[in-house]
Amino acid sequence: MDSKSVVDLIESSSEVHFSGFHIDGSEARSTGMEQPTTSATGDLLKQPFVIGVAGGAASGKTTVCNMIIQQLHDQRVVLVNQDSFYHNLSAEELTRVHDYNFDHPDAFDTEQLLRVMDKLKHGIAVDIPNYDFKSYKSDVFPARRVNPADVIILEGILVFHDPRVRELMSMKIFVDTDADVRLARRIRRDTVEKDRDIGTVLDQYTKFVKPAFDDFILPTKKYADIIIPRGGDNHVAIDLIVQHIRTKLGQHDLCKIYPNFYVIQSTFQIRGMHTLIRDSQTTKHDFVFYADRLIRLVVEHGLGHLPFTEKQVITPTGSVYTGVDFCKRLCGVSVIRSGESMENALRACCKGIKIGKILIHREGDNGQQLIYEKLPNDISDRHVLLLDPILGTGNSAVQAISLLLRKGVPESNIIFLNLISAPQGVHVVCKSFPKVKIVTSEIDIGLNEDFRVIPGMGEFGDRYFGTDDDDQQVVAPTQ
Ligand SMILES: Nc1ncnc2c1ncn2[C@@H]1O[C@H](COP(=O)(O)OP(=O)(O)O)[C@@H](O)[C@H]1O
Ligand SMILES: Nc1ccn([C@@H]2O[C@H](COP(=O)(O)O)[C@@H](O)[C@H]2O)c(=O)n1
Ligand SMILES: [Mg+2]
Repeated sequence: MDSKSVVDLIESSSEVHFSGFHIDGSEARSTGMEQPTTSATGDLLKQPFVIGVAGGAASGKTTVCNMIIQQLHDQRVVLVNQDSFYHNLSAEELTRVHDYNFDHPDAFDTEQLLRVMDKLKHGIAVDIPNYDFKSYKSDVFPARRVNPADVIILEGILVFHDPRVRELMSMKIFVDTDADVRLARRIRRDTVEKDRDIGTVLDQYTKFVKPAFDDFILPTKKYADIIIPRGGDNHVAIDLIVQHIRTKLGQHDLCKIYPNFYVIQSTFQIRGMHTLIRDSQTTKHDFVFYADRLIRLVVEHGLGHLPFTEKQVITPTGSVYTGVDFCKRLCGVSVIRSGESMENALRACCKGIKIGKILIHREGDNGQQLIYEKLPNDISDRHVLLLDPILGTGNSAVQAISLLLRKGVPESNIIFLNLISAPQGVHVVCKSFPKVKIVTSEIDIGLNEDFRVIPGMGEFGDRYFGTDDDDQQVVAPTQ
């Protein structure tokens, strides 16, 4: 195959069939063995990104995988090694181990590998054998528990050989290292780590390793989306791959459908804060603390969508710094009552910002009624940050945005900020007002029969302002 540049190859791999995740804060996948996902919807929506990494023995596959995992530190990533699926040798084979071809596709239990990958893809934790290169056995060490993750990296000399295994992969990487470098590394590794003598290593190389590379491994290079020359030394290629994976992970299908819908980049900090505010056992104090942190992030992200003008300043060193000037004609509008929880974060970011209010009365699901509004007179000249922590059915948001439009605010001047969005609400708002921008921190699974967001976080206003029943109860000490 002609060697393509990494950038070309990344472009050509853009058809990856990734349906996106980070769509909700729920732990939709199990952490226990054989426990399927908690909901079929979650299972459909969350497909892990599977990366295959092939290449000759000692080409640097494991090194490249570790570098990718390290750089993707804010994602849940697991590594599955094809080595773990080596067949156990019979007693007869063990006596003549030097005649055994460990580089032939038949040396691997590919059926077991497929079963394991299928479980991981469906959110089921698995125990993977820990292969021992010294004893040639996979039952010497305890198995390794591998939990489902956002990214699964499957690494091994022949992971592109079987079409069924290739089919699982969203991205295929071939680590391409010169044969002499591979041989030199192999000699060092096998003598130091596997206690083998150099003569045995060279015999195995000539008899099995080199022919199998030519016959089985090299022919699979054509399936690769990306070829990395020089393995772990190729930092540029690894950076580009990590960037590509990040883009794919952050892209929920809804973001692809609606270009004005933005989900802030998920990190473990953000997931941790969501875990706390969604936990029904979290105290009011902690709920407010972590909700405030998340709100601040969403507000900062939302402000990033405002227009700006270029501005030059002179620094104390007398140099010119070319920067930007903030957009000044802003207004916050909170949907009473829970939207008021977002006002402090907005005030902290935008000194002296005017804040208007809208009160919408909800009767059942569809009977939405606007019953109060207090907005600045010149609101039509301002960019509006509409505040409501939960986007559920979208009915309140539609009422609020319609009012702003009636007041003369251009649709493209409205940015709707919330903490969690249900897909139903996103569809309703984005279809009705395609120029309104929505910024959220997580997308939830959907709505239940009572039109409440699931998994959600309960009544946000009650939890934030401490008016939920549990916190109201004062228990008198018993005598
Ligand atoms: N870029 C590199 N420079 C020097 N040594 C390397 C490099 N990449 C890998 N190695 C070493 O070569 C050996 C094989 O690398 P590894 O990543 O385990 O390859 P593979 O998984 O393809 O067999 C290891 O001992 C590793 O430390
Ligand atoms: N008992 C074994 C099993 C495998 N090998 C060699 O390992 C190589 C594959 O591992 P990489 O980490 O290099 O991908 C392969 O070339 C096998 O010959 C072995 O020596 N002993
Ligand atoms: Mg390896």
